[in-house]
Amino acid sequence: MPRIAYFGPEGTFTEQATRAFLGDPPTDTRPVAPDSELRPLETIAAALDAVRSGEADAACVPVENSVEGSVAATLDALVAGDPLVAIAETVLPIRFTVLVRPGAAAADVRTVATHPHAAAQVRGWLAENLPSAAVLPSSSTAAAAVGVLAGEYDAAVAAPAAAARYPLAALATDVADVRDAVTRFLLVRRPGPAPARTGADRTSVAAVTADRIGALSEVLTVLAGHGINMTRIESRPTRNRLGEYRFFLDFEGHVADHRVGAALAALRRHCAEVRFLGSFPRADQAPNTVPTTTADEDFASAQRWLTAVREGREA
Ligand SMILES: O=C(O)C(=O)Cc1ccccc1
Repeated sequence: MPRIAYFGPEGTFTEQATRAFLGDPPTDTRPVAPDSELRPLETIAAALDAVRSGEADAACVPVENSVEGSVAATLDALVAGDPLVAIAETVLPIRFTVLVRPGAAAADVRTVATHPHAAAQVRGWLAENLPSAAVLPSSSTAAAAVGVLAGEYDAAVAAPAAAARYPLAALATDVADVRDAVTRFLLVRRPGPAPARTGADRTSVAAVTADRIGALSEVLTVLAGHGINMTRIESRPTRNRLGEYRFFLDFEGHVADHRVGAALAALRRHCAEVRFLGSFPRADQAPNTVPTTTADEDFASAQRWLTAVREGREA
């Protein structure tokens, strides 16, 4: 039975995302068998390390949200140990439930705990509805709910899954300052063949640029020159020294696409370090843009011509 680690404890948004990966039969977008064993772990790093050590076959972690941006803990942990690759993504609409102990009212709430990414999405609601409550950070939204049960906090801003999992009462549901907020989650495993290309794929890499003038523009030029549409760029410090950064790049296409393979090979030449973080179907299934001159057949016919030139059969 496949073992799937996720950023827990039980009742996180990440658990909801993990369940979105369950498919019977498994597919590229729902690659996890429904009888898989789901294992909650307290931190993102622990979930990823469980895959590295072989304790789990895959892990689900949040990677970015539309309000607060990247989940730095995920980016850092993805490159902090042995290689891992994403094989699927899912995008979850985010609405919060404010949980209290049964019988408690808004007037009883002096402390509210939640994950920092959640806090950033409900600041307005808290200011209006619980103006005198102190907002405290917790390791996850579900850890905040567990803390309310234990009497550590008076309220938790949590996922609907936490309301179902823990014997707490909902003070408010459907809470969100930004109506259509979404979070994107990845399913990662140890390196292996990428899922089949669908024509609506995303590729993710982490690159440390060379230390020279224009190094980042070389990276962008490589992508543009291969007709590749970038969907995200995010920098994180390498932690080696001040001023050295690792760029997390997402772009359209699959490692099996000729233009993507050629761009990856060029990035490898241009950058001090490149780590492949996976090619997988886009959650929105939006077909990749393939500019004329960069389709597989364009590369193949150019290669046939070059081979003929080298062999003296054409000029
Ligand atoms: O804490 C959780 O429940 C998570 O899964 C992380 C998170 C927090 C806020 C929005 C989306 C995901």
